[in-house]
Amino acid sequence: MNRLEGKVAIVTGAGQGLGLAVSRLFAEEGAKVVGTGRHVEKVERAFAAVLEEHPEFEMVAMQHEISKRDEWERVIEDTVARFGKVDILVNNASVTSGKYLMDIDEDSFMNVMKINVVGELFGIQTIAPYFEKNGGGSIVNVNSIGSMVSGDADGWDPAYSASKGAARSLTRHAAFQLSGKGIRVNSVFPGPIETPMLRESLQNDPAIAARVEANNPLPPHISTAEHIAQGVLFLASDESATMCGAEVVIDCGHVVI
Ligand SMILES: NC(=O)C1=CN([C@@H]2O[C@H](COP(=O)(O)OP(=O)(O)OC[C@H]3O[C@@H](n4cnc5c(N)ncnc54)[C@H](O)[C@@H]3O)[C@@H](O)[C@H]2O)C=CC1
Ligand SMILES: C[C@H](CCC(=O)O)[C@H]1CC[C@H]2[C@@H]3[C@H](O)C[C@@H]4CC(=O)CC[C@]4(C)[C@H]3C[C@H](O)[C@]12C
Repeated sequence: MNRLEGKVAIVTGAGQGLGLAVSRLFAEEGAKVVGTGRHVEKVERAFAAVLEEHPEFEMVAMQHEISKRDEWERVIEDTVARFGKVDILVNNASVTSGKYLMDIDEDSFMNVMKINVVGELFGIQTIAPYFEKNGGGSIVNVNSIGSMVSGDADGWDPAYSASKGAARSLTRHAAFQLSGKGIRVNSVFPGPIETPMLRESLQNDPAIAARVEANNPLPPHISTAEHIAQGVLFLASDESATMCGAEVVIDCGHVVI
């Protein structure tokens, strides 16, 4: 409890999945949370459900297309206007192309790169001056084991794989460049995260369940969003004060095979 007391955090892609789990955990730990998304109503609905259960949490939703620089400027200005400062940025939002290597076209490939890499770059570039003024800050980028290994790990998606590889290098670059300003940049690398669709396919198809067990040897074989959120919390908090460019893999053993 209170591991983020007094901190203000921005979490992108907060309307569902991991972004929502991170926002909820951060609020539980005492942070004021700005959750952003390109469909702001989705974030508002998700946050309203959490706030109904926990009216003491401080969580607000903001409209945000991460691939547009001016939207980053607005979100950060509005966060500072609302809460007085920003201490933490979680770059969580990302997309996939759903296309295979020999089928993908330039537009689909570039769309994934624009959101997953350029969106993250804009976030880092826009927040760094605020963090510097504030005496430091923590950026946590959500990567994927898809940048380390392929196949099921990157969903057989070359654009997703390449974008997460680029984001991995960008994170290390930014970690080094910003370290002198007291700004920490680190990443989590989740393996498969339990979603209703994945859970359903595991229940309905024993062959897929066997494949998941073999690919991810440590039970329960698939992490929940809450498991991954714990890694994000650690990197966001002062508990990881001397970590810089770290790559925290949370994958039930997928990449050690
Ligand atoms: N689901 C999984 O098994 C894994 C997910 N990850 C990573 O975890 C992170 C979260 O994943 P999930 O929760 O599964 O994703 P999700 O697809 O459930 O949620 C992503 C959110 O980001 C938002 N978003 C997408 N593009 C946006 C844009 N241009 N501007 C603003 N918001 C945008 C979406 O609207 C959505 O709410 C991603 O970075 C993903 O690559 C990594 C490994 C495994
Ligand atoms: C696309 C997911 C990972 C990419 C990421 O978001 O970083 C994949 C992670 C787990 C995969 C599923 C899992 O391996 C079980 C099935 C195996 C198959 O036979 C293909 C379908 C799966 C449901 C598979 C689908 C995706 O590759 C993942 C969700």
